[in-house]
Amino acid sequence: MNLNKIPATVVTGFLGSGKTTLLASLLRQVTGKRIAVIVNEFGEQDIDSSLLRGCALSCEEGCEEDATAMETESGIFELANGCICCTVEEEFLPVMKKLMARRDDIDHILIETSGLALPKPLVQAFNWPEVRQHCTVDAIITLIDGPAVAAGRYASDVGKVEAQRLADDSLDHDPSLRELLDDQLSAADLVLVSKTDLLEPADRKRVEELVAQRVPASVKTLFIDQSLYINQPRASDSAQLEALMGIGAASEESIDRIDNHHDRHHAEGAHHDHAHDHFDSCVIRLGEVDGDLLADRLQQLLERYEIYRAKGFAAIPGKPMRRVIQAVGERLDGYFDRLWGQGEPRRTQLVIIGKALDSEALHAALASAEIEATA
Ligand SMILES: Nc1nc2c(ncn2[C@@H]2O[C@H](COP(=O)(O)OP(=O)(O)OP(=O)(O)O)[C@@H](O)[C@H]2O)c(=O)[nH]1
Repeated sequence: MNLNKIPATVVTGFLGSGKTTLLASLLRQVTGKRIAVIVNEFGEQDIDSSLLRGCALSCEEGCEEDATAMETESGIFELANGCICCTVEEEFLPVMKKLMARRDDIDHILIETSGLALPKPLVQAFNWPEVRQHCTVDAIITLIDGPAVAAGRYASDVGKVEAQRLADDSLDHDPSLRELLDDQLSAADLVLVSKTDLLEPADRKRVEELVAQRVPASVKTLFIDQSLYINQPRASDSAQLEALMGIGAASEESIDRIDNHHDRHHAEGAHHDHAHDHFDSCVIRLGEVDGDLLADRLQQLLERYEIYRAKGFAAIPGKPMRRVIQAVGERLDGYFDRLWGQGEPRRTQLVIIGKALDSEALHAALASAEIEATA
C-alpha cells in the first residue's frame, strides 16, 4: 500500500511553449516510474492526448516495458471542457479521485494545463482534504517560449493584426497575454525556457532579465532545446528529465501566498474573467487533403489573422501515416507521427486558437485543400 503522497508535476506555459513536447520526452525517457497523465486543452478537440498516446505506443514498440505511461490508453486523462483553472471541481477532482483509488499503481502524476490556464486554482485544489491526503505537488514547472519572449511577445510570432497594433506606440503589448505570462511565472517552482535552438545568444540575456523581474532568485531557470529530445533523444537526457520529477517543492503549501493579476482584479471587484475569455478557438474537420495545399493555405491564414496556435492531424491520400500539423505564431511545422489504425477514419482535424477568429472564413480557406471524394 502506498503510504507516501504521490507527487504531481504541474506543467504550465503559454500556447505552444512546449508543454506536450516535454511530457512526451518524460514519458519516453523516464524509466521505472508508473506515470499517470492529465491533459487539459483549451480547444474542444483534444490533440495533445492523442500525441502523447502516440508517444506511449511507440515506446511500447521500442522501449523497455516499464518506460511507458501507466496502462498507456487509460493512463491518460483528457480534460477538454475548458481551462482547468475554471473546471477544477467538475473536471479535475473526479479524475483525481479515480487516480487516488488506484494509488498503489501510480508513482507520479503529470498534469499539463491548457496554454491559457492559470496554475494557481489548480494547485489550490491539492489542499482539498480528499486530494491532500494522498497527493502533493512536486513542482509547478512553467515553460516559456524563448524566442517569443525575446521578441517581446508572448506567442512565438504575432500575426499581422497584432503586429499593426504593436507598431502603434500608443498601444502596449496585449495586456491579457502579458498578465497571463506574469501569472504563470509567478507560480513557478522552476522556469524552463524552451526553443533555445531558435534563440540568438544576444537574446538570451533579455529573456533572463524578463524572468528575473518576475520570479524570486530562489526559482531556478533552465534553458532547454527540446528539438534535441524530439530529433535525437540521448541517454544523457534521461537524468536531466528525471530530475524534473523529483523537485519536492510541495507547492500547494505556499500557493495561497502567490500574488497574481487575476486575484488583484477580482479583489478590485472587476468582472471575474480570465485571459482565456479573450481568445476564440475553432475546430476544422475535413476529409483527406492535399498536404502542400493545406500547408500553403494555413500559412496564409497565419499571416493574415491573429492566430496564436494551430495543431492537429492531416490525412494525405496514399500516405499510410497521419501527418501532424503544428503552428505557433507564424511558424508552421509538419511531420508524420504514426500509421493510421486499422478501421480508423482517415480524417483531417485542426484546432485553431486566436483572437476574433472567423471560423467560417478559416474553414472555407482550408476546405479548398480537401480532395474531392470519388465515389
Ligand atoms: N525548435 C524547437 N521546437 C520546439 C521546442 N519545444 C517545442 N517545440 C515545438 O513547438 C511546437 C509546440 O510544442 P508543444 O509541445 O505542442 O507546445 P504546447 O505548449 O504543448 O502547446 P499547447 O498545448 O497548444 O499550449 C511543436 O511544433 C514542437 O515541436 C524546442 O525546444 N525547440
